[in-house]
Amino acid sequence: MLDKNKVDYSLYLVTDSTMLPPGTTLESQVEVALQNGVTLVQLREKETDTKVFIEQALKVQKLCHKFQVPLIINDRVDVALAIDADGVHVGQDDMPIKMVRQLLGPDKIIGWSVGHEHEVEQLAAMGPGGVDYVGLGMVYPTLTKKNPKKAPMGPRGVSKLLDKLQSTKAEWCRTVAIGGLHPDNIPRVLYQVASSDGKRTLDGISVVSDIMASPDAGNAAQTLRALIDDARFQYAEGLSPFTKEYSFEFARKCVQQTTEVSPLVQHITNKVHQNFGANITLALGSSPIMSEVEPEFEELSQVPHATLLLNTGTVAPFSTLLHAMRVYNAARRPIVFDPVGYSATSTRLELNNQLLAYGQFACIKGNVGEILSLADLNKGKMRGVDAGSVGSDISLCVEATKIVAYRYRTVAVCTGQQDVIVDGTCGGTFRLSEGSAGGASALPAVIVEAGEIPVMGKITASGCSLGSTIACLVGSISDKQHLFHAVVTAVCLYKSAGKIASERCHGSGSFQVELIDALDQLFTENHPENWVANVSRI
Ligand SMILES: Nc1ncnc2c1ncn2[C@@H]1O[C@H](COP(=O)(O)OP(=O)(O)OP(=O)(O)O)[C@@H](O)[C@H]1O
Ligand SMILES: Cc1ncsc1CCO
Ligand SMILES: [Mg+2]
Repeated sequence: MLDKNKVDYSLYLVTDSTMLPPGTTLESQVEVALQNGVTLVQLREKETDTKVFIEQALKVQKLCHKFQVPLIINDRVDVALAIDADGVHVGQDDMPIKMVRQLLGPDKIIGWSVGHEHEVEQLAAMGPGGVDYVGLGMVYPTLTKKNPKKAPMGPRGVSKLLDKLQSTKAEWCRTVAIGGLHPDNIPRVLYQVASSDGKRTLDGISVVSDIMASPDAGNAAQTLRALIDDARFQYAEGLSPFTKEYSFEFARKCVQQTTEVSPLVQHITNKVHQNFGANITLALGSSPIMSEVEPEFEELSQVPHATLLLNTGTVAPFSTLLHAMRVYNAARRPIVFDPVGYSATSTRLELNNQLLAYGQFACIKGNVGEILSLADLNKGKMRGVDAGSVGSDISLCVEATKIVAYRYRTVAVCTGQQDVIVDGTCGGTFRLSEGSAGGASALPAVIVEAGEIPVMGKITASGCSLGSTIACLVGSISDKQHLFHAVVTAVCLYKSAGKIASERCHGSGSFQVELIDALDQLFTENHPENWVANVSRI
């Protein structure tokens, strides 16, 4: 007898025989998948006549019995009843849950496709007698759904649905993510998806094409199984966790490395910043390349030490930003994200949120207005791209930066008179079903300051150029070095150069020139012990 409370949702296969490769059958694919670690099967055959569907269902059921894996039938309650399947999965346009439950009885599994918060509210209102698990998605675009009614929501969208399950107290309801999940994004999704309180993580992932369309479905399932069991997401191989204090020694090495390897820093940035950013990159011994030509992104990302600065200041086409992000994520090369004017307009908000939902960033950098908005702590929206008068409250800035670092599992930087840097780490472990470890408040944070330098905030694109500086240094580090330390080094270097330049300049015009000179000088001399910026752990 099925005990529906003990179902293992970790690797949930949904069938689709329209995508079978030559030489395979529905049964053969399901069988090898079961042999290689699939824990739950859903028969979803949209285009099949009832008679054939039942024949297939019986065959698949036999296989499932052999492996003691439950079989769920998509949509067709009648078929599920006819063959005594273990449950039914229904979509939003299928039979209402209450009727499905009446027909199936209390012991069968009912799954529901959910993509919106109000749907979570509905299932919560039905109580534990309604829905047993939800398929949350779609996470990423997929070819399986020809005309999807929902937009892809990314890990961030899935996390929001988990938040809703928490706030509506639907604790019985299990969750799997579905839509466009492949080995290259599954560890990241499992790592990033968690409710804000950290108590809820996914129970599993659901795949269709990755197994069904594979010429070697056994191997495909094995790969997925291994990724889930490994329970780790690594932004870069072997990235070790933050352990030591920031040190001059690391800074010196980081600068030296940057000189030696000369990272290629692809800038997709606003027009205001392009020339300034290119000069700063050169001053830091690195190679700038401004490119918004999609076909060359992949080649660029393959260059050793390639790094991407993604700045949404003047809005490049969304498809270009998205493509660049995907390419660098797939190549496991770092991206520094600068969501300029994040909440200044609804267009920017939407665009930046979509990027944040899909991608993984080594560093997210913003001014106070941007970071407060990203953390949902900003009252009202930003007026433009500059920070405005918000945020003299440093403890609020620290709180917001921690939220951003935690939410996006990144190193977050909030600029201002005092720069706040928080290590949300870009790699770590995830735990299916058990919640995520730690929380935002526990993350390591530092403040970098060199006193009030008003002119630094008075030239355009000075924040954007800090982005270039971070990208150069982050591009130089090896997989085993601390990303956080590299970011701290960059922020210290930049602030120190700003201080020197402010003393040498005659106003904001000459400040820009002096800033490049000072960066060049500090970088070439490479004596971090002489940098004027002060770093303090908080
Ligand atoms: N009052 C200040 N005192 C010292 N440093 C400052 C001050 N204001 C800004 N900075 C520094 O100037 C740089 C830019 O910070 P700011 O918060 O102005 O960025 P931003 O608004 O994103 O800039 P932009 O969008 O024009 O590129 C950072 O390195 C920050 O440390
Ligand atoms: C002025 C301005 N407008 C869009 S981006 C930018 C540069 C500073 O962020
Ligand atoms: Mg900015």
